[in-house]
Amino acid sequence: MSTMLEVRGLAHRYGAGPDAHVAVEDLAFTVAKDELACIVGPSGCGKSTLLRCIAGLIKPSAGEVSLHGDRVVGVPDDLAVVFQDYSRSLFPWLSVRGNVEFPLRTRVGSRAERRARAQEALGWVGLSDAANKYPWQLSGGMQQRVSIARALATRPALLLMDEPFASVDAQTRADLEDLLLRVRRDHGSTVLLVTHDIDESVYLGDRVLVLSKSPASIVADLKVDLPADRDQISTRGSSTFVELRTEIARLLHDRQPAPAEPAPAAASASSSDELAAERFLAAEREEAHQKTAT
Ligand SMILES: Nc1ncnc2c1ncn2[C@@H]1O[C@H](COP(=O)(O)OP(=O)(O)OP(=O)(O)O)[C@@H](O)[C@H]1O
Repeated sequence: MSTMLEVRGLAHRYGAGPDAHVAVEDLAFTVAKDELACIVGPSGCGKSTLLRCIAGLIKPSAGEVSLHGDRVVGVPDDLAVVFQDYSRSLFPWLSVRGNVEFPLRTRVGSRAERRARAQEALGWVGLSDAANKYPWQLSGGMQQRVSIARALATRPALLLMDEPFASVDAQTRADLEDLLLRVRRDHGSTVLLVTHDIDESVYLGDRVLVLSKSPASIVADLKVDLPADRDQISTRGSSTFVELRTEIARLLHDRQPAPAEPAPAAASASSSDELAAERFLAAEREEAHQKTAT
């Protein structure tokens, strides 16, 4: 498989001098064409900074990013980003169709072609009938589907997704995850998705890159050995899924500050590890839940 994205020696520091903050440190990885790679890491570790560097939105302090072999120096034309906050990324004064056509203005000369591409992408996300509505007439999940259609309509070489499903309720989140898997299976796309949610990273990914706490570096690059066809019940219940999410939780937990309380004396080494991993998962879910609630 050919390499779509290559990140080499990437580092980014905000500010200078003694107040400088190193957000990302010496990151290197590749994403192959048609691969879906997930990045998971603790809150504030530098995930969004990494995505902004890849998207050409900020210039890294060191290292470089290449997309299909071309060095990224500004925002590439064939790269699309889906952000968590759909309500701020859609234009409320444009219809759903208008929003999806918007980025095509500079890419596709023919108006008829723009319309056809927008209608096609809306079909992929199940919103063909909502083309004439306005974003504020749609639910949060539907608005995020519009954002995804808008990104896909540009036929990006790379789709970056920054916590794309973190602002919707659990059922909508599961539906959007399945939508992403289906769109990708049917139409092929290369995706790099950042999430806080360990389970989501395993459910969606072909690979999971685990980041350390700030400054972000890669502590593991794990292949997800699950069938391409996944479903919310049986995939999440499979032993491969459970083992991998536990391993990731343990990797993340091992890089947290030492707990204030010692583990119960009666617990064996491995069961206290698992308890710690479970507690970490529960804390992550609680944090994600609070983010959704606010
Ligand atoms: N513009 C900025 N100026 C200074 N520091 C920044 C800036 N943006 C981010 N940071 C700092 O860099 C670190 C990494 O931030 P970043 O948003 O990349 O992390 P994150 O992993 O995406 O966070 P979260 O999981 O909470 O979304 C944080 O400590 C943050 O405070």
